Amino acid sequence: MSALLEVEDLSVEFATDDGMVSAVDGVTLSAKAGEILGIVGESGSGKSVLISAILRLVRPPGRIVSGRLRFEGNDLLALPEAELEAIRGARIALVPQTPRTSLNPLMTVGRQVERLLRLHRGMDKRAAREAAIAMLERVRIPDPKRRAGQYAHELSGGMCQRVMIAMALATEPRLLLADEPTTGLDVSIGARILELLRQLGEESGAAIILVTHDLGVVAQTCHRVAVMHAGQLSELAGVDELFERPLHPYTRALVRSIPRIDQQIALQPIAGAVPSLVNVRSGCRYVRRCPDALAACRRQRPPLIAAANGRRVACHAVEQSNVVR
Ligand SMILES: Nc1ncnc2c1ncn2[C@@H]1O[C@H](COP(=O)(O)OP(=O)(O)OP(=O)(O)O)[C@@H](O)[C@H]1O
Repeated sequence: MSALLEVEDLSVEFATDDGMVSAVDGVTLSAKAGEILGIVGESGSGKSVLISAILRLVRPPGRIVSGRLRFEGNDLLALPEAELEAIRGARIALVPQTPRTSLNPLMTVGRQVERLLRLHRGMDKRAAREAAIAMLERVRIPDPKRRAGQYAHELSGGMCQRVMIAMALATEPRLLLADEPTTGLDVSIGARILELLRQLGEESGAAIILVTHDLGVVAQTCHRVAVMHAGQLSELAGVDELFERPLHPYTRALVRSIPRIDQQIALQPIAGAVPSLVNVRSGCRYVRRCPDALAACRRQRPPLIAAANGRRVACHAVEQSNVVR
């Protein structure tokens, strides 16, 4: 499978009164058609900033300082804004964290889906109306005809998120970015939304990037996973490999911190706090929390080493131990 999106050595900084915040630092990853790539990490690890950067929506005081973004052969960082605008919301769609506030409160949800269908698929009013109802049905909204005539405030959070997914799919995107799409939803409703995303991804063949701080969500939903820590990519692997044999010390700590029904092991919290990202120096940003830290980790940023099955890991200790060979 060739990559639909390639992110290469991407860095984003924010100029603040306290100094330069390095929110994303040299991240390299790719997303392939038909797969769900999870991006996981603690709060503040740069997941949302990375998503904004992929959409080239980082606003001042933030700035993409370096790197490359290729989507369907286009260099997203070089495209004129008008061309990018045509890609955003069409070839690349976003399912946001806060569906209710992302919907227009003054327009019925059906009309909002209809508008996108008319705009992006050139449908006339009547065809768009019918297609909008079909889209609502596709995202498993019961009684879609009636729901289409309702406003966001008349729908539950889970229903609003289904409408947002319908709107994202209305443009037939090749890449769907879902930033913590189950935030604020009841656990079982959240699980149904993730299942829906998975099914729709399979049906449409689009690539999905799913941002979450929850490894349980990753285990249930994703094919591959990128682990981020303090703005840097720690590890990227197939989901089964990552859980069975986490290589990076941070991934190991994350995996140990998730509850397992089948094992009576006490949960182990991850030691230390996410480091400050202001005026950071070179080196690995996990060094102060890492049980395996070497002298080199303080001085030199670990390179992203390639292991079998397209796996990548950025860790001096792993590199020296030769376990990836
Ligand atoms: N506008 C801004 N100005 C300054 N710093 C910012 C700005 N936006 C984000 N940051 C910084 O960038 C870093 C990464 O933030 P980001 O929101 O991407 O984290 P996250 O992993 O998505 O966290 P969460 O899971 O809490 O959403 C944080 O340290 C944050 O303080």
